[in-house]
Amino acid sequence: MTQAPVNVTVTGAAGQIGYALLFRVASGQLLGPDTPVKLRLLEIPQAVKAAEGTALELEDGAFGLLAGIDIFDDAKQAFSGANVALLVGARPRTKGMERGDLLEANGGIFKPQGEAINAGAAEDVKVLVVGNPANTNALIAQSHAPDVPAERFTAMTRLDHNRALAQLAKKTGTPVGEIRKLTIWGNHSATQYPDVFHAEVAGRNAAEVVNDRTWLAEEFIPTVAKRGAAIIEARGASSAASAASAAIDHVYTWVNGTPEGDWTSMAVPSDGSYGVPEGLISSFPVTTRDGRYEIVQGLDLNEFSRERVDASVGELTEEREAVRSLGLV
Ligand SMILES: NC(=O)c1ccc[n+]([C@@H]2O[C@H](COP(=O)([O-])OP(=O)(O)OC[C@H]3O[C@@H](n4cnc5c(N)ncnc54)[C@H](O)[C@@H]3O)[C@@H](O)[C@H]2O)c1
Ligand SMILES: O=C(O)C[C@H](O)C(=O)O
Repeated sequence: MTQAPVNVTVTGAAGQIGYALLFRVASGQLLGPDTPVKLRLLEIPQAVKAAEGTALELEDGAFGLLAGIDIFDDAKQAFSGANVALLVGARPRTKGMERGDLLEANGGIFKPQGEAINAGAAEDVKVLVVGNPANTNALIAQSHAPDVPAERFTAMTRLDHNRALAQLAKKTGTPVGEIRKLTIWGNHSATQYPDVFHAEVAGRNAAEVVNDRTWLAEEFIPTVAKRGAAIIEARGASSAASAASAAIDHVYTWVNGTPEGDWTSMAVPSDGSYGVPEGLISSFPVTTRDGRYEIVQGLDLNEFSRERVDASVGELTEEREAVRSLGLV
């Protein structure tokens, strides 16, 4: 080990994503092969025993980078000293639940977690919210952490980004590694907009390579945007390993940087770029370097794109109004 361990707090540690995620964090894939990690797991009291079982398995992995595991059912303790906070645990939508009920139930989770991050996380804390509705849950947590710079609160659209990469690779017969500058705009929901107009496939403009607006509008966009629902339909449970993989990608890229000539997608607090109202946690194209990200500036949005970005941002605005009216932000 070459440096002091980094504290990684993971909520919902006993859930499906937690199970796929923790082993990859312990093996060094979240932060890199030279960075030891200490895991701080947060669960609800009823699930602490299951988290303890996962901890036994993590121990059995004999990971050279894993410097310790602590398990909590108290947010203040779990986030104390956190350098990286992965907020995975959330209240799923159940039968008969309206969107407002879901937002309210999640407010009960993300408000105290935001307060706990504010109270005790490390100065350099980086927060990724995975639990749905991820963008608005991130907004709730962020608004209860006034002492933490707002830009440290992000939500995950990397899974959507990866899904879009895979679909475009399949359509164009190109390896994923040859595709650059793809963007997910807006909300991690069915309104999200996967944008290929600035993307490159083996150095050529992706929209020109595809040259098929009908495919874009009627196949590509809905396939990416509704992939989460397709997986729930097929597996009987929401995506877990691919979501964990995307969470690893999100933090790894944030910490270690985007490759030259490429960018990624992250949902981050808007600074007003591209007409997205300030403060909304919306997905943008971003570059990262030295642990910081910047929204890519100056992209021209054609009418096709503008309409779709506006629709998804409109949904985020409505979600913000809903949580405002519930007193959650
Ligand atoms: N952003 C994305 O791309 C994306 C992708 C897939 C899933 N998700 C979302 O991620 C979340 C987790 O998915 P999962 O499949 O792991 O769910 P899961 O139900 O298997 O696990 C969730 C875990 O969170 C725990 N939990 C609930 N409230 C908690 C709290 N207050 N503190 C700590 N832990 C708490 C539960 O006990 C459970 O163990 C869901 O909201 C899901 O919709 C997001
Ligand atoms: O859990 C869900 O509702 C779907 C999930 O966000 C996904 O994109 O796979």
